[in-house]
Amino acid sequence: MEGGDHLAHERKKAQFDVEAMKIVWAGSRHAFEVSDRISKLVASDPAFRKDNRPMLSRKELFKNTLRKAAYAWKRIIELRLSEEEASKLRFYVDEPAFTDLHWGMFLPAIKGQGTEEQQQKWLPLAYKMQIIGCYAQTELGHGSNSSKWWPGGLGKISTHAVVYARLITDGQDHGVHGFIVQLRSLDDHSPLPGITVGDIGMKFGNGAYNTMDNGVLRFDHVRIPRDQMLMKVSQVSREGKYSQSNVPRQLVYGTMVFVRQTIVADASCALSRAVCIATRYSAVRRQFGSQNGGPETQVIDYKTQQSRLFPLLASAYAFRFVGEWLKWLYTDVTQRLQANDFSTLPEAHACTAGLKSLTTAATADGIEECRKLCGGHGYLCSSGLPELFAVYVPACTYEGDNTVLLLQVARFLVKTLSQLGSGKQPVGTTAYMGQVEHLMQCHCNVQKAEDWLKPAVILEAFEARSARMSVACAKNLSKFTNPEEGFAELSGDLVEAAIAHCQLIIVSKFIEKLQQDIPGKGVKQQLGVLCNIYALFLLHKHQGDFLSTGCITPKQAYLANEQLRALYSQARPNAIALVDAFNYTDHYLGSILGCYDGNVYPKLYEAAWKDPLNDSVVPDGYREYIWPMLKQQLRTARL
Ligand SMILES: CCCCCCCCCCC/C=C/C(=O)SCCNC(=O)CCNC(=O)[C@H](O)C(C)(C)COP(=O)(O)OP(=O)(O)OC[C@H]1O[C@@H](n2cnc3c(N)ncnc32)[C@H](O)[C@@H]1OP(=O)(O)O
Ligand SMILES: Cc1cc2nc3c(=O)[nH]c(=O)nc-3n(C[C@H](O)[C@H](O)[C@H](O)COP(=O)(O)OP(=O)(O)OC[C@H]3O[C@@H](n4cnc5c(N)ncnc54)[C@H](O)[C@@H]3O)c2cc1C
Repeated sequence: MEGGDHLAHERKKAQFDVEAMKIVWAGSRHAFEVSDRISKLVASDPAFRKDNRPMLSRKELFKNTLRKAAYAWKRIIELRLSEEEASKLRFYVDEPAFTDLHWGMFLPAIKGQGTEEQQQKWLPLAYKMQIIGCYAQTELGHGSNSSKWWPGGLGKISTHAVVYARLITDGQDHGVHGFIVQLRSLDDHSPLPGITVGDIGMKFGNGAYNTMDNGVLRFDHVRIPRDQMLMKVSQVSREGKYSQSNVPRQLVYGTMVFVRQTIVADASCALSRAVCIATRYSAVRRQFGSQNGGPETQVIDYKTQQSRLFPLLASAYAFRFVGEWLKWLYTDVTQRLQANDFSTLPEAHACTAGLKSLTTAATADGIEECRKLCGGHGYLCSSGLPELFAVYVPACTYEGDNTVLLLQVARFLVKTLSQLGSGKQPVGTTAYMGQVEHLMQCHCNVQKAEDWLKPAVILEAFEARSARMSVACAKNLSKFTNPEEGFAELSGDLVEAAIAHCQLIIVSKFIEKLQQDIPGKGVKQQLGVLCNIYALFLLHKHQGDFLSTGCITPKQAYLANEQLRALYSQARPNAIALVDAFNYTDHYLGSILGCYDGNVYPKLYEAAWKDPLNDSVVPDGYREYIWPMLKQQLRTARL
């Protein structure tokens, strides 16, 4: 079959209103319209072409990124795009660049930690891109006193940085503080005196994150004007006297709470993109299994393919909704902070850290699984999956290594449990700990597979598992005379308890989403199927936890798996429509395997001939290396 829509028969099977699902996925009709318009604008502009990225040398790649960033900025000005539209445009350009750190961390750091006066001075310059900034926290070795190493945008482009460094006044060390530092001349871009700055070198994958100039920075007797210390949290007077505002010191790390929240939302984008590619290709690809001379089986009909693919599809939706909720939580905590209410900051920190860890780990693994789900073709750059993986996988490390972040969540959980004794009632995502006595001894009453479809049953099983794992850790910790020693010794168990807690959050937010009014024929029902797949897949994967804590019986674990298989069958006819609801353009997907019309094979064949190796029939190097070898073999054969 040439041309046409090769997936039309799949699209006809959908049992729900895809257009309505697109609105749910986008978050609102307005968000959908903005995304739709801007993604098409980018896709239709040849200046944003990206299919040649894996072929470019680092220098060509980087210059190309600078060209795109400058062109994107020109379009933003010409079209008078709003902040929301401009950020969508950068998103759909789909190329990591210094601008990510400028808009995503430099500006938020000044907004969050600068005084009113500092904001008035620096923000207009940054908003007009008259200065370009980055966020310099991480160091080459540990200790806030060697070289900065890793900051994106630092290596070649940033004129300024928010630098985190120890503040010492009168010989007293006040800990890490943020400072705005000018790095390069605004006239000729040369580093200012005392500053050594450069790129740290090639990173994993061709193209991928190599469009970013992650950098190294050293200072030698560099003077930072006093008023360039970010002074919302603490101040140094003209006389050198140090003082602190009446706000928690942790606000110094506020930018990380903001960015981790955006990383969770971004996880759903990266995972849904990989899932869209793997789902469409799984419907196109046929292998064996034909009966009575009929067409061969679409690989999406194999139960093994479904049991690997559909939990990822469900996870993409789950991360979307938890990301939406996390955005709300962040907005809420920000409003409270402005009113000097700091009570929800620890929870916001724990949620952003834990969910960043969980969603990025699952997304990185999920992209790789999608590559395998596409068989050999998934390994071709034209599948879009190798580059997506290489760009995405550092999310498990940046903004805090995922294990380190889970340990932060574990500390928060242990603290929450320890405060129960003093009568402090936990709220928000730890409210369930308030029923710890019930959760320690409750019995799951699932008797048949369909009982696993009841939200209350699922929630109680996840709450009981999480509470029991945290309580076990707390009990074991209490056996140590030195709490820090205990924490280090039990860190493996603590990480598992933190994972259980974060999975509970994601499951419960998906269930809460389903309690909202969701318009559109069959939309809520499909989301219900996905929610149950997500929860029961986790239960199946972590059944060791659920069984060892006595939350469920082996028979109930068996029934959960039986129900899961039934749910896969329900998801199957809707699979293509569920990925169409992401509304991705072929440009954004950047994948022949995932193209909307499913016309995969002619496109793969055509693309192969565009590879530079196929520019000539006989390759460069043949005369030099191959021809003499062949001649040598001939001579040897004659002997
Ligand atoms: C439009 C948006 C587009 C966005 C695009 C963005 C693209 C992203 C590209 C990638 C950029 C990457 C940037 C980076 O990686 S920046 C560097 C980030 N580094 C880290 O995340 C390091 C991880 N380590 C930590 O977070 C540590 O906690 C920290 C170094 C911050 C402090 O360590 P320290 O040992 O001094 O302190 P503790 O960890 O023991 O914590 C002490 C107490 O403070 C609480 N805490 C910690 N962090 C926070 C926070 N962020 N907010 C609130 N509170 C925090 C912690 O819970 C402890 O509390 P208790 O004393 O009550 O236990
Ligand atoms: C692509 C990319 C972009 C980045 N961009 C920026 C940026 O713009 N600005 C910036 O400042 N930084 C940036 N970073 C740096 C990033 O924030 C750090 O790499 C990250 O926080 C992890 O720190 P680390 O590299 O020192 O890892 P380490 O802390 O050295 O981790 C190494 C191993 O030790 C383990 N480990 C470390 N501490 C503990 C502990 N306490 N308990 C148990 N295990 C532990 C970790 O789990 C990990 O397995 C970027 C990094 C990358 C990869």
